[in-house]
Amino acid sequence: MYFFFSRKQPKTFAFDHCFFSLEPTLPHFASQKTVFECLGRDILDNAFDGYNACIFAYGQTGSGKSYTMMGAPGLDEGGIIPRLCNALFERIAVQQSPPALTYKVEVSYMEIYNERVHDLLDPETTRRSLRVREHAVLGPYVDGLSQLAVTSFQVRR
Ligand SMILES: Nc1ncnc2c1ncn2[C@@H]1O[C@H](COP(=O)(O)OP(=O)(O)OP(=O)(O)O)[C@@H](O)[C@H]1O
Repeated sequence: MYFFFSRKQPKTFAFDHCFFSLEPTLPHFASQKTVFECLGRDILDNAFDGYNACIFAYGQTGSGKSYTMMGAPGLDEGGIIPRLCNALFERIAVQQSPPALTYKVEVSYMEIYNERVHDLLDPETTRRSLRVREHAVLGPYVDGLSQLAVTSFQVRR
């Protein structure tokens, strides 16, 4: 993809995927499922292969970061996070039957807003912010962030 800026050299950008999701009736419309199949599946495969995985959503306000990651209520409107959690536990169930491996899944959920860190899984601490510290071996971490063991994915409102 090329962009031309006045009196400057053309800039070239490379994309692995470019999604269009403005008009569902058009043939190249990318649904939440399509986006998950293109981005989420690989993340899961890499995680099961033992790699750390990260999805970084970046864009201007209102551009659809939350919609892409969490989605909206309604059939097939779920975003990458609920689909990834579902796929994770489905895959664990398959691999544990018969039980040859055991898996331990833990979850943390935090928000960084205006340079303040909040634990979204601990309602008591959502009003105060947590400190980011540096561990000599493990590197940066959020002091006091909840890390909860989970055995299934269920959306709770
Ligand atoms: N692909 C999409 N299909 C349908 N609705 C969408 C889509 N992307 C975004 N929206 C809607 O557009 C609005 C803004 O999207 P969203 O809140 O995800 O943006 P954001 O990038 O997270 O914004 P902010 O940075 O302000 O938090 C929401 O109402 C969302 O439901």
